[in-house]
Amino acid sequence: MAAAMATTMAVSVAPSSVALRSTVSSSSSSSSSSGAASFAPLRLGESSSSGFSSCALRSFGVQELSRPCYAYGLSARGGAKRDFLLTVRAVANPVEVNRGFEEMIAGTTRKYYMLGGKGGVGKTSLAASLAVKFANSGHPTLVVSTDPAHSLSDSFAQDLSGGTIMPVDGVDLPLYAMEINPEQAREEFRASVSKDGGTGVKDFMDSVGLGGWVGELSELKLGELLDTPPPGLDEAMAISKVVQFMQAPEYSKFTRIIFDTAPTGHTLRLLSLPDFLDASIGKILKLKKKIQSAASAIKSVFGQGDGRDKATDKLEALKERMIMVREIFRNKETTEFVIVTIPTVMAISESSRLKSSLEKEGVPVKRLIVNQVLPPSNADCKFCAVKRKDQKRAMDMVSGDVNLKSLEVIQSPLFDLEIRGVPALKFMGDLVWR
Ligand SMILES: Nc1ncnc2c1ncn2[C@@H]1O[C@H](COP(=O)(O)OP(=O)(O)OP(=O)(O)O)[C@@H](O)[C@H]1O
Repeated sequence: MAAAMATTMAVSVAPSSVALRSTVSSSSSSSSSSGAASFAPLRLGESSSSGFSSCALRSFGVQELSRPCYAYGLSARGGAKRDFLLTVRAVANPVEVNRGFEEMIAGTTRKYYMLGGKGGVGKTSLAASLAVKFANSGHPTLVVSTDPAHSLSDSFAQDLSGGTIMPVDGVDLPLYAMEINPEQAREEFRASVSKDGGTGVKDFMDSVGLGGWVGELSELKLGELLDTPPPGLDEAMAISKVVQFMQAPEYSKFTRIIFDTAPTGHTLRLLSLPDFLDASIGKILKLKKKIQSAASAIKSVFGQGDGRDKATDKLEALKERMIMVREIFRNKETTEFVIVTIPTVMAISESSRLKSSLEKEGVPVKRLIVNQVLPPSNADCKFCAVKRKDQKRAMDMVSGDVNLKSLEVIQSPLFDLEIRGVPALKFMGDLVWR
């Protein structure tokens, strides 16, 4: 579309619900993500360029009820003008006050946050909102998606699909994002191994009359591993690629790194993958060493060159990286896995299983985000009343669940519009991460 739509929001807070009402207005040649956002308080009733209301924040217990209600107007650099309308019908009861964000921002040592959970529960929105919040707190932040079905671009309302680290447009924040294509990561590795290693070993083994062995024992096994990878290998490689990037001095500035991971099943398999790979690669390496020692015996007779091949080195390097990823996952000082769920019995049950698996793997978990919670109300429609009861039943499960009850439970409200773009993510982040 030539003319980009500027999405604006109006906040309406009714006794029965807390709702963000969106209006879409004004067009300009700039995309909604092209301008830099700056927030300025506006008195209620004033017309502003765009924004979110601190009244809504207040309704979630962020601000004291005695303070006046402000709307925050957004002015965008780059020519985008956004009109917005703010209406406050009433103020709902505070939901709850969450704690723990101070601890998350403390210190400048690099920390990793992995957000995981069932498909569609809001992992990406919450990962992106956490990234905005960290960046707003002064942390140079990178948010990475390793989910093959990326939605980080949609969440930030900008194209982040380049496979490299990209600055998030429209904000004066130290905020970067990256979508990694896990399949591509595997393909790159596969190509490099077969190019450098496969032929190298084969040529050498051919020259000493053992070419058949190589095909049978070495390349075949490696090919099998890479052609039919165990579930989670792609994502593990993508994560290990990021971890590898992060070792380079130019990336040392990032003090907070957030992973938006693939839905639960994948993430769980990913966690046990380093062990699996360790064993598989170990076997392959053993096999290759056997061949090589047979070859060097022949070499000593025929005086051929060194049998060490680059594929073996690459496998060793992959194994090292996987071990490093596993260590990062398990490091209580630097890493936290945040479980995201929604208030349904099915999602809570799955979160409980996820927590149990993470515990078995030694991955630190402190927080459970329950997303899409209906805010409290005195006057519900029948549907809302039934839904709220249903959600309460699921929430009660959390406090009684042996795996989940020790976690800090953070509720994130259900909004009546999609959370897209930095201002919206900031709004969500200010409600959730505090
Ligand atoms: N609290 C919320 N209120 C309203 N809509 C929400 C909320 N959280 C997330 N959404 C919406 O739900 C949809 C799915 O969210 P999101 O992409 O963040 O989930 P996900 O868990 O990352 O999904 P996937 O597993 O497919 O990667 C999006 O349209 C998002 O805007």
